[in-house]
Amino acid sequence: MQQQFHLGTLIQGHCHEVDMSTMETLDELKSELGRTFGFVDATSITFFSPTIGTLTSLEEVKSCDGPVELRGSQDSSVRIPPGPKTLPVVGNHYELYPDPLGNFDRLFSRYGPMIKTVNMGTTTYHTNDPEISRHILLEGEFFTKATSNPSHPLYYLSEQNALFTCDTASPAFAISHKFVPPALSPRAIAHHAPLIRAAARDIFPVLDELSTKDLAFNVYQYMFKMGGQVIWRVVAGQDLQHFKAVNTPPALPIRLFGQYLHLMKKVSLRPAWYGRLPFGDAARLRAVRDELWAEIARALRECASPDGETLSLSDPTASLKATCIADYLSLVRDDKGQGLPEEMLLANTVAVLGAGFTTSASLLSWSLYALVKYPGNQERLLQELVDHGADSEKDWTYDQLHAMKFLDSFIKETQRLHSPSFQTTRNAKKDLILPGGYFIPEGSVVTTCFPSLHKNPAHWDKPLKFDPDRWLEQGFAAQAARKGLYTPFAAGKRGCVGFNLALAEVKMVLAELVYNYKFEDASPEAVVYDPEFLVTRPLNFYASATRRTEWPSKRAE
Ligand code: HEM
Repeated sequence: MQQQFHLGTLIQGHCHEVDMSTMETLDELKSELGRTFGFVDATSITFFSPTIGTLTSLEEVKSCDGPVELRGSQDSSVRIPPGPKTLPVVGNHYELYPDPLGNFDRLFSRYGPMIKTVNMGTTTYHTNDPEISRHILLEGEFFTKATSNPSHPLYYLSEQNALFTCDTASPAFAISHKFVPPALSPRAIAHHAPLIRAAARDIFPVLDELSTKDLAFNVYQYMFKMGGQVIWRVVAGQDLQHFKAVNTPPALPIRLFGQYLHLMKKVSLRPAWYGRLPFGDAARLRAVRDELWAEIARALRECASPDGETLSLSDPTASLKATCIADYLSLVRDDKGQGLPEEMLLANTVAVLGAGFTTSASLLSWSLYALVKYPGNQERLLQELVDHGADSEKDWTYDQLHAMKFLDSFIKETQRLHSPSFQTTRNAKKDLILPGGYFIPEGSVVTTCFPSLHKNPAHWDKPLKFDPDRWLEQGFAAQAARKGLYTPFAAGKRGCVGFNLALAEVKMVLAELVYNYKFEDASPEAVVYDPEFLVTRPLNFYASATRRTEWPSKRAE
């Protein structure tokens, strides 16, 4: 007894017959059809007949005369996600730029939680829906990360030897993923906390000078140097001396990283032919890449101790014997005596450095922004620091930093409302159907738009209000992560491996800065962000810092 199923009139060519005599329950039928048609969540399938309407039982489906339509929602047929009309050549470029953050919010509110855009010939599907996002970020049968696909936004960074830039299918992924995360474990980062603290304090003389001269500073420029200072100490064990003077420029490798990420984003936002030009931005991108690699190779030679005693991957305390992360990565061996091959050691060091400082610099900048723009938060944070024993001698440890609940909630809320990570993209491994009945063709690039997800009005109470207290509620953070509603570090197998360092860094820097200085907004105009950078960073946010001479009293416990 055969029954014919199809995806409705909007998606042609997807039609299959199923032998219904073997089906005993509706769930069994849904699983079978889910596999055949590519529904990522087979339980969401509903059955529809044009003559009868919605079919709700196995008997109704079996006894239906004509072909049965499969839907991903009660109300509508499976469809390609909607989106704005395209113009010749530029597509939707002017619907998206120069304010992609605002425009994505606008497009989601107009077209729904899954939309399709075409930018300069590149088609991308985007979502702000937590359930859809959870499926996208889940590496497996339906989605993967493939930077080698020319439509992937990281295509111009694609390097198949390292995390972040490689395809999950690349042989380097498994090897890198075996060695790199242990280098960034909580234990390893706790061990490196003194390096983070030292880097955080390096900025004090510069802030003192600015304060004495009554000068404001461009926050991102200084946090860019701070991010570089921290990452270089922790990963390469060296002091880049970014704060020797008020106007010390960032060191060469940090400048190269900045240029590399800026050029890659610029090239990726233009038509494909632009990236193949033998001159201009595309050529500069390749030249900067080579210079950057050479700089990191030099730093690796200086910091790693190739003749040092090898470290065992299975020893959880091994990272405590390393002077820095690159030292650990060069010395660590698995139980077969294998370590990271040389080219992967270099490429992963580049990846960890690159992924680790522009993101953190941006989060630090937005944290200072939240401190000065949202009244009361700076005072609350200072009080918490004092209550936890802050004084001018205090050497914060990893555990002490994480014990401060308001600091933690404040950073979570900053990442919610001002997420540095913007568009994390995955590739569809086959034709598939997402919850809500959205059809995604094989090979498509699909993006979770974190800033819109984190403010989705269907899921957040007062989404535009900066409210750290929402995170103080017991279980709230875990629930938001489980639902896929809050993923500033992405999630799944390709999620961020450096979040322990990122959070320790931001907490340490804020604890040091807020205890010692009072910050005030000095932006001459409304703050705007950079739409042509890999992460969302403020461009014209200025602040002033004044040395504190008085502190609140410690509150009774
Ligand atoms: C606030 C700071 C940070 C944010 C918001 C952030 C966010 C992210 C996101 C969203 C991803 C997924 C990217 C994708 O799927 O395309 C990612 C991946 C990654 N992050 Fe971070 N990150 C931060 C800090 C760091 C730090 C400090 C490090 C290292 C020291 C780091 C190392 C990495 C690496 C190596 C990957 C690639 C993992 C893989 O390929 O499987 N990140 N990060």
